[in-house]
Amino acid sequence: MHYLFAEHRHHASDADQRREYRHYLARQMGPMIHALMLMAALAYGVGVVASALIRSSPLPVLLRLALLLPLLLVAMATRHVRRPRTLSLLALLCVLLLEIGINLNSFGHVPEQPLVMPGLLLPVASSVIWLGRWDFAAAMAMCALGPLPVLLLGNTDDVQIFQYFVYMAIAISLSAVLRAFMARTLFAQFRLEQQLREQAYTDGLTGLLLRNRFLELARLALDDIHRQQKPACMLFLDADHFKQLNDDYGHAAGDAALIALATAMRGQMRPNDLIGRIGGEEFAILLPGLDLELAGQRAEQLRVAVRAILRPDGPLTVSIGVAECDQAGENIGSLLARADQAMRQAKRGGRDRIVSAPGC
Ligand SMILES: Nc1nc2c(ncn2[C@@H]2O[C@H](COP(=O)(O)OP(=O)(O)OP(=O)(O)O)[C@@H](O)[C@H]2O)c(=O)[nH]1
Repeated sequence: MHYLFAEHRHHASDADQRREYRHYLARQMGPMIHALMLMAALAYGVGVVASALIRSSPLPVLLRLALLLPLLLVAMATRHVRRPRTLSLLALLCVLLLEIGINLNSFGHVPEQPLVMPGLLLPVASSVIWLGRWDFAAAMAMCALGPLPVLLLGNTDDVQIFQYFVYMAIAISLSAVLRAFMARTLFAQFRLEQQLREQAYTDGLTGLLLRNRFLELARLALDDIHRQQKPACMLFLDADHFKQLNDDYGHAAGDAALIALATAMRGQMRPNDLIGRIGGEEFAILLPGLDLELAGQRAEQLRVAVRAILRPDGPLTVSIGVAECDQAGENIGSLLARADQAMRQAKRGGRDRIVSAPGC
């Protein structure tokens, strides 16, 4: 089933929500991660040149600058990536390269000089780019442990190592705070956008999909159905004598009947079925995988279930038209129109009944 189709189920699982959030983060953060990687490459180049000007190193400048190439390649590869895991792995690779650079540039350090560790900047500078906890933890571990080769194997005394760990602990704590606040803000934004989208897509009275959204999702679902060469049917359903209910008992009674009708439709349908409110008291249901005969049976079950809803003046009844999608790739507009015509025939036939549309 198409992802978008599953996305708007009311019972989307927590795992679906988390996956959707990670993709949302990747879309939002992708450009920033790319920009920060370019900045990191630039900063590395400037750092190497600056250190070459102020102190000598046993390693030639060109060798140290060579690391710029993989840094730039990683930054370029990130440009169009929007898959969360790939983005995280590329960002981790960038941190790894920078840590290698820190070791290369601190190599041959003289103990009397204070050890300036640009790696202390890394946890804070990268704090907001980590999409999950695992990549944040891996990045911080890399930042903390990355300079260990030069600290343990180079000319560094115990005081400098102690200083390094104190500063690194401060930097990582700062990074954790920044990341936590950023994550909270982004999650609130994600939920808000989700709510706004849901409001724009669903009918406030019945909670069903609004016409345009129903048609959009039904179109995608039909594409899948055609590809898989499976049958599908459309039900077009219209409440009978609804004007009379409103006129005699008021709009509140009409609204209550529509809510009960929507509840009955939801109760009768499978998770894969798509239900939309097409207009006032008209509804459409797409039944993927069902042929005309099975869809007719489902429509009959629904008709009987709706009859159990009592209006002040008697049972609520519906007229239903059923149309089966032809195998030649019929579009959603034509399928809906044929189901609508069948529904009108059911009205003309006396209402509270089901009529199947002839094949097109
Ligand atoms: N209460 C309420 N009424 C609605 C809503 N939307 C549409 N209606 C009413 O539904 C009624 C539809 O009336 P008609 O199209 O004449 O159809 P009908 O009376 O059901 O007659 P048949 O369809 O021929 O059986 C109108 O009175 C609309 O005002 C709604 O959201 N709430």
